[in-house]
Parts: sequence; structure tokens; C-alpha cells
Amino acid sequence: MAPVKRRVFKTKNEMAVELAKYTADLSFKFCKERGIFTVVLSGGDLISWLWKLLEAPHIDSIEWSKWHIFWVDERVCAWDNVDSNYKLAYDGFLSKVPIPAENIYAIDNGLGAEGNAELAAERYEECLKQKVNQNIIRTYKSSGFPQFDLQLLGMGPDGHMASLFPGHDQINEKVKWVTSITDSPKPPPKRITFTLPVINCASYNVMAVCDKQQADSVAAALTHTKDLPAGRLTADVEVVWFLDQAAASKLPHGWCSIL
Ligand SMILES: O=C1O[C@H](COP(=O)(O)O)[C@@H](O)[C@H](O)[C@H]1O
Repeated sequence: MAPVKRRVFKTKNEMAVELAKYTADLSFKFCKERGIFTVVLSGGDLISWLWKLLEAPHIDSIEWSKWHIFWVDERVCAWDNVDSNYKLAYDGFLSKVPIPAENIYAIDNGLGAEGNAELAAERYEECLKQKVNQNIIRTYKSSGFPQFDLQLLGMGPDGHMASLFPGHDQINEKVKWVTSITDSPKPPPKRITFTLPVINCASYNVMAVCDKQQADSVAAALTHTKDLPAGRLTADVEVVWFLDQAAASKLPHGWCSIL
């Protein structure tokens, strides 16, 4: 089982600085080893914490042309909809770095606009399979699940990660790579999401969480006092929780020292 590490920072800015370093180091490692770096983004606050990658030294040293971008979950809507995780990432990050457009794998825009969640999930799974066949995505040992190099995840105050929500059946999916939900408790209701086996096959998983309103769920997920989707996060190599002081404030004493 991969170690679950916790890093706690005084402020979000300090967290963003270290998150950028962590990402840049892994980019260097995978670009050197395989000439490709597969990165999975989430929506929510995460994108706003990637700003440090847009500055020196990272903006100039990262081999952006080798990055391939996927989404751990997406809202079923068109790309230009305010709810779209693609739009969020594009406006806040992707439009500011020279990743080739053909290396960015968003949900099918037409199916998103139509609101066809089931088909959008199937199509996204087909897209992942195609990238496996093209040797862009690796597969995990003998299981055949896709293995991404780095996933950058977030958690909602209810303990959801990606679009896997507490008490919803999607968390139990064992076969599909991508599934759909049409009654998400957090709007919008229609979404697609990687399944737990796919999320947990990633080499490196980062869970970045800030603010006091997340503190109870951070503590419950990490101490396993409640069965929350985020509490089931693991990885092949390591999981690192990047937390600000407020989000870590309900963890048991001695669990985290502030960096
Ligand atoms: O709806 C979503 O929520 C989670 C958590 O978002 P946050 O705003 O609490 O950081 C996010 O990771 C996911 O991608 C998104 O679709």
C-alpha cells in the first residue's frame, strides 16, 4: 500500500509554492524517463492553486510539450459553460502554458452540450483506451487499468473526491474506468467521473485541501472515522495531502507539524 503523507502549510500561498515544486519535480522525472507526463486535473479550488507553475522558474523549465492533460471528473455541459471543469482549467491554467492543444483531452463537447452523461462517460473511457493503445497512458500492472503519472485532486466539504459522493453507488464501480452520475448532490447534477480503481492506480496522487470548512472531512478521511470517498484514496507510489493550517486544524495532535 502506498504511503499516505501529509504536508501542512501556514498559508495557501505557501502550499501553492510547494505544490508547484512537487509537480515540476515529477514532470522532470517522467519526461526524462518516458518522454511523456500524464497529468489528471480536477475542478474546484485546485486550479487556483496552480498559479505558481505559471511563474519562474517553472514556466521556463517545465517541458510543457510533453504534458498530456485529462480530467478526473467533468460536469456534463459544453466547454464554454461556467460549470465546465475544462473551462475552469483552460481559463486559469491551460491557456497560459504551451501544452499542445492535441494533448488536452476534454469531455466530448457535443455530448456535454446535449447533457448525455452516460454516453459522455463511455466516450471518455474510449478516449482513455485509445491513449493506452498509443502508449501515452501506461497501464497498471496486470489489471489493465490506466495508470496516470500524477493526479491533482480536491475534496469537497462532504468528503467527495472527483464526482464520487458519499452514499452514492459510483464509489463501488469495479469494472468501468469512467462512470456517470445524474443526481450529484453538488450542482450541476450531471457529471462523469473516473472510478475509484482508476483513481487509485495513479503513480502519484495529490489531494490539495484548504480552509476551515473542510477541516472535519479532512480529519474524518485521514483517520477513517467515517467512510468518505476521499478517505479511500491511495496510489501506486505515494499519496500526499497538501493542506493549509485551517484544513488540518481538526487532525489529532501530533499528526501534522506545520512546514
Ligand atoms: O465538484 C467538484 O468538487 C471537487 C471539490 O471541489 P472544491 O471546490 O471543494 O475544491 C472537485 O475536486 C471536483 O473536480 C469538482 O467537479
